[in-house]
Amino acid sequence: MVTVRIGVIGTGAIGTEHIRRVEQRLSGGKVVAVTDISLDAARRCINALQLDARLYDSEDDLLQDPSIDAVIIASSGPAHEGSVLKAIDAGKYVFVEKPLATTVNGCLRIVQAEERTGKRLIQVGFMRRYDPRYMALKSEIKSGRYGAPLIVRCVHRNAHVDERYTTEMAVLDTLIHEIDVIRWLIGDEYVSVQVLYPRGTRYAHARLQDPQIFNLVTQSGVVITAEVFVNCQYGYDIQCEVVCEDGVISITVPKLLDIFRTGFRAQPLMQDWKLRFAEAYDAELQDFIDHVGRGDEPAGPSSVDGYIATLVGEACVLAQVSGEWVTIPRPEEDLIVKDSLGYGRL
Ligand SMILES: NC(=O)c1ccc[n+]([C@@H]2O[C@H](COP(=O)([O-])OP(=O)(O)OC[C@H]3O[C@@H](n4cnc5c(N)ncnc54)[C@H](O)[C@@H]3O)[C@@H](O)[C@H]2O)c1
Ligand SMILES: O[C@H]1[C@H](O)[C@@H](O)[C@H](O)[C@@H](O)[C@H]1O
Repeated sequence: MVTVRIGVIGTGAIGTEHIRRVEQRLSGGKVVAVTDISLDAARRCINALQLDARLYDSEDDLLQDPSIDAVIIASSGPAHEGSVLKAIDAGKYVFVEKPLATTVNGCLRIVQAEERTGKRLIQVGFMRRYDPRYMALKSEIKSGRYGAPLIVRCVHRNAHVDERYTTEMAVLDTLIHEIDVIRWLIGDEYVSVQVLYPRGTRYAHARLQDPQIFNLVTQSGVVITAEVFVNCQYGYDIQCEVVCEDGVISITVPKLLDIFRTGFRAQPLMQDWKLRFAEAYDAELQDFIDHVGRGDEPAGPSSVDGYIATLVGEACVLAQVSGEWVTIPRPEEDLIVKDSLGYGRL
């Protein structure tokens, strides 16, 4: 096992978190270089973490560094496609945050470029697949004890978002986690989607309709209702309830503490994704580093998983605009076969 030398493109919120975990918590990896379109952001990150890493002026320079084995791409979604394609060209392994790319065609260009190299290079940051609670939920469903899943109810709430966050981002930035994790949980593909807009919260910015309800139907007829509410004010709240023929299995808000005080019983809530999914982020990156360090291909969520999530996401955006039920195109057959899920297996 060799130490995996990692370059990081994008040193904002999660880029910095990922660097911290590689440097301070995980084993087998070392961040040797960073870059960001804002060099100030990159310098801030180097200083904050006291990194012993080179600062490159551009991703092109970073990707030409022959000492780098793998890159973590944690820039904003629309920048992912260009960086992933260049990284593939440079022969680097790639861990890319979600979404793989913000268009279906962009995802297909990535899938095809990876395919031309003859091996898997890419892992997409769908970290919920590594979350102990989602893993336990999947293994319960798989056990068969509860019969077939019939309905899935999801809640995805953020405390607040800034003015850059638009109605459309509720899909590719936020709902995309549910899109990926539910097809992974129940081993089914989506066929149609409808979006409902409840009364909007007064906390939403001008370009954002908030909250939103997404109703998705799968091939076998499972109905998924997902609430996305990104200005809920009170904290980070991720829930998932799977209603099956012989029982109900659910993930609710994890308990941090029970506080008893002057007539109250209270439980503090996590405020964002950093804490709620800390174990999952650690596990997904460790898995990536372990595979690359052994000379194996990454085994986590693949570029095809990323393509399917964006394919479904684009249909969700159409449904946002049209207000109608929208048919979700079936992913290309030969790609489904290569999907890391092992399509049809549960
Ligand atoms: N898996 C998760 O739970 C999770 C959590 C947070 C963010 N994310 C994803 O990670 C990505 C980054 O999100 P964030 O919250 O850290 O955003 P952020 O705005 O805090 O950071 C993004 C950084 O990327 C830089 N950047 C933008 N375009 C770039 C380019 N072309 N080249 C290099 N750097 C560029 C910005 O200057 C900024 O420093 C997004 O895709 C987001 O969806 C995933
Ligand atoms: O990028 C973040 C991240 O993916 C979080 O997990 C999600 O809850 C937020 O809505 C999104 O903006």
